[in-house]
Order: sequence, then C-alpha cells, then structure tokens
Amino acid sequence: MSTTPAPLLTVRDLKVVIGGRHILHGVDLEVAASGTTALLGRNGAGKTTTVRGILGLIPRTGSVLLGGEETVRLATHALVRRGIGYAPEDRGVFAALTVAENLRLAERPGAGEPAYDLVHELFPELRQRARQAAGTLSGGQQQMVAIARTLLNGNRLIIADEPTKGLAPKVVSEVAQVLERAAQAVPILLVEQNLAVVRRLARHCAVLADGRTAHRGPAAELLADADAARRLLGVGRARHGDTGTPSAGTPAGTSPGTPARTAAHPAAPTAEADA
Ligand SMILES: Nc1ncnc2c1ncn2[C@@H]1O[C@H](COP(=O)(O)OP(=O)(O)OP(=O)(O)O)[C@@H](O)[C@H]1O
Repeated sequence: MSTTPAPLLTVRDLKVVIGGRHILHGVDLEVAASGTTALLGRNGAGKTTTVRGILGLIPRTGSVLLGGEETVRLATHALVRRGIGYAPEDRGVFAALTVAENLRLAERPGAGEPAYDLVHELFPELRQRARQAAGTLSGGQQQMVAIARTLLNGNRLIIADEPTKGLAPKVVSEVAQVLERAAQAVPILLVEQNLAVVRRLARHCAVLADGRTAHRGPAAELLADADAARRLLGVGRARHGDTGTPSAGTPAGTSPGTPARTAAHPAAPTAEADA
C-alpha cells in the first residue's frame, strides 16, 4: 500500500491584517516534502503577503506547521533557525561584494559546516566566479547566488518569491534550471507568474484569489484545464506550446487599482513561452 508523505509545511486559515485592512482572509496550503510546490494567483492575490506571513515578517494568525511543529507565533529569526531559507523577489545580492563574500555572509554559526560541497556541485559556475563582484553577474547568475545562499545552511525548505520576474526569456530558462537543481536537494515553495516555469518545475500548486485559497492540486492538472486556468489565473490558454494570452474582460492578473506592468514585469501569469 502506498502512502503519501506528510507535507513539510501546512498552512491553515492564515490571516493578515495590515493597517486595519484585511489582506489575507484565511489561506490554506501545503508544501510537499520534496520537489517544488507553486504558489500562484493574479497580481494582488496575496502571494507575497502569504510568504511574509509564513516567515513571520508581518503579524499573522492561523496555523503554520513546519514538520508538524506550530510556528505561527515564532519570530523570523527562530523560523530561520528551524530551517526556512528565503530568496526574496529582489534577490538581496550585495553588488559590491564578490560571489564568495555573498555566500560567506549567509553562513550561519551553529548550523553545522556550510554546505559548500552541495552548492558547488549544483552550481559549479559559482566556484568559477567566486572572485567576481556580484553586481557584474547576469540576473540569472545573481538568482543562482540567492538560491545558493539558502542551500548553505542545511535548510529544510526554500521559499523563492518570483525568481524569474523581470528576466529575459533566456535567463528565465537558466533560473528554472537553477531551481530544478536546488529542488533535488531541498523542497521549494515557489511564487511564480511564469506558467512555463510552473509547468516545468511544480508538481503541486495552490492558487490564491483575493486573499483566500481558490484552488489546490496537481499543477499539471490545473495547467491542462483551460477554463480553470482562465478563471483562476487569467490566462487565455495554458497548454504546452501556447504563448500566454490574457483572457478578455479584466486584464489578466490585474485587479482594480493594480497598475499595468511592462513586458518585463508581466501583469499576469504568463503561459508557456519561455522556460
Ligand atoms: N504593507 C501593505 N500595506 C497595505 N496593503 C498591502 C501591503 N502589502 C500588501 N498589500 C496589499 O495586499 C494585497 C496583496 O498583496 P501581495 O503583494 O501579497 O499580492 P501578490 O499576490 O504577491 O501580488 P504580486 O503578484 O503583484 O506581487 C494587495 O492588494 C496589496 O496592495
């Protein structure tokens, strides 16, 4: 008899209020114990707020179980010590420091020997570029540094917030490869708008809408269901080989008051073209 492994992270009824405004109304999601789980949704759906809530960066209520332990009342530093690594949307790379210095900054005293072997095995390029200033790296290489930092400390979970945002299609593909390699070592919760990347990497997904969980299930199933993808994500089509076309009506990925984005910062999940 086969049994499904318990999720690594289980979020229940996560609520966030900022400045008196209810941003999350009760988010439920699970992060699988291996591979990549995608957190999806249109702009303003609450993805980054969910990540910030999980990480304790903002006040929140509900339940966040990490490996069965309740963490919702823990401070961020305590969560980091329990093994959650975070690759923020802006990558947080120090441009004036070298690659090696950026990695060294992520070493955590008391977390055991930093896993340089793993990092260099997954990303040999970082060893070759150890003395290069991080500011001179490409966007994809900087993302590699950001992910590598989360792998150094024996983390149990990596949360990556929109790692492909604003990157050229070729670089998107490189970053997808970086994440693919990292997920072999550590489970990833991936906030992502590029559906080609989601298709390539994610086994499971949760979709947020208006601060609530609107859908949970296998990522491939959602992407194969054009109606569901249109309804939940705002893309016209989501089959393999399609290019993304926003559905009619409200521009995909926008909500009232959401500014339109440039091509480099798509307003909506983008389908299939570039990973
Ligand atoms: N600090 C804040 N103060 C007030 N409102 C906020 C704050 N942070 C987020 N919000 C609002 O909460 C809602 C959810 O924002 P969030 O950034 O979590 O969405 P998102 O799904 O990550 O969107 P995007 O894909 O555009 O990054 C939005 O309406 C946003 O304007």
